[in-house]
Amino acid sequence: MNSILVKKTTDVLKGEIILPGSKSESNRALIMQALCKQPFEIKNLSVADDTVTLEHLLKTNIASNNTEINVGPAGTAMRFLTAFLAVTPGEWLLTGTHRMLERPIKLLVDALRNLGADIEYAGNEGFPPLKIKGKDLNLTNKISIDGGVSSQYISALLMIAPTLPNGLDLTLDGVVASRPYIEMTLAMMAELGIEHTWNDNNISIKPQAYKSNDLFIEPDWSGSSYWYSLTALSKVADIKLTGLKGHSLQGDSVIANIMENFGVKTDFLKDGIRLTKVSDKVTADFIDFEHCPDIAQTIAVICAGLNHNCTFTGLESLKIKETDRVAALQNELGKYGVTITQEGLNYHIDCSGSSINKTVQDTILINTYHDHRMAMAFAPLVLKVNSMEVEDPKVTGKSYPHFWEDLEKVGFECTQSELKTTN
Ligand SMILES: O=C(O)C1=C[C@@H](OP(=O)(O)O)[C@@H](O)[C@H](O)C1
Ligand SMILES: C=C(OP(=O)(O)O)C(=O)O
Repeated sequence: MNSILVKKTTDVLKGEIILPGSKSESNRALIMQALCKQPFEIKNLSVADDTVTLEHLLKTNIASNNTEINVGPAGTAMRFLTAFLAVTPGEWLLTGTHRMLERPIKLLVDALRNLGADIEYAGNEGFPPLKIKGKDLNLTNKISIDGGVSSQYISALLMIAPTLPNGLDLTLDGVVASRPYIEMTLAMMAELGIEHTWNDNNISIKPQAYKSNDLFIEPDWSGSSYWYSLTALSKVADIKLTGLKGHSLQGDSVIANIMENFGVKTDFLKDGIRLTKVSDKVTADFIDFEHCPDIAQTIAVICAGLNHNCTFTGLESLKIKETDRVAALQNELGKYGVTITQEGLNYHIDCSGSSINKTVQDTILINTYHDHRMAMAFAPLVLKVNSMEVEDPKVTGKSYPHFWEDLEKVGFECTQSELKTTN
């Protein structure tokens, strides 16, 4: 196993960073491109592994009728392709990494079966791999789905909705988690001419053809969170992130507001944003991540780095992502004496026993659990502990392949080697 030793060389961070395109926007664009009868261009498509995989699967494997479709660790690819293949003639086996086979998919399979899909479980009931026979879905157009588990199931259904013989009349039961991702799906469909209505908990889409229109993918706001963290944990920082805009389809753009409470100012420029460190004072005591789950790890580590006790909520979906992210955070922050304790739906981050900022630290190994966000959320903490060894640096490729090179650009030393430290 490889690791990367990260060392701080300066307390002053200055630089200009070009983030990859959003993998969420990219993976939607690719599915919609495959559903559209006329060609169009996707500009600034993400270089994320999950996007490269999905593009390859759509344009090579599926186009040439290879039956085994392996999405690797890409959750959006697994969920979006389940719906896409259910309406694509052919017999498919849809599978992924070991972890993917532990990530639930029953709610989406049930919804598609209710529409008339032919999907069987090839392994454990409720989980991939899936055997899918693509066909016309014409049993009904009226279904419901629990909105509280993963918005990816809902986005998957919405994207195929205009191609169904009778469209889709979808009721979202209960709370709707990760709502901005559903809005992103509908907004991108609208860019391709698809109309919808969304009243209370009902989304309705009539049968219609996707119209060709070139799509531009915005840089990744989730990836920006690591730069917000570096800014918050530095003594002095002035970082430009090229291409990001205030009005974004990405819900994780809320990071700009959240980080005002951690002393980071965002200036919206013509061609990007500029982050500066303006204060050492932290004013956030309670943060809800229900609609922005992917930035929870980043902000948990920021709290640890700033020795700030805080309560998080809205973390339910973290347990079924690349790893159980709550458990992973508890383990890794625990190495620095920071605890996370659960009380109902709230999670208290307690830094009272923290060793960060208090003692000269030995290099600690951060385990990453096949989760890109564990690696990237912890790396900025090196500003407070001087050096850190991060397991499996390539893991960042899932959304941000050039993350370590970008860190080097602003003055960190990153050295890859065989894993050295043991905790
Ligand atoms: O639709 C998307 O692109 C995503 C939706 C979210 O998942 P959930 O809806 O499962 O929370 C998010 O965590 C994931 O990284 C990307
Ligand atoms: C949860 C994530 O991705 P996915 O669900 O698509 O694997 C993520 O990128 O944080």
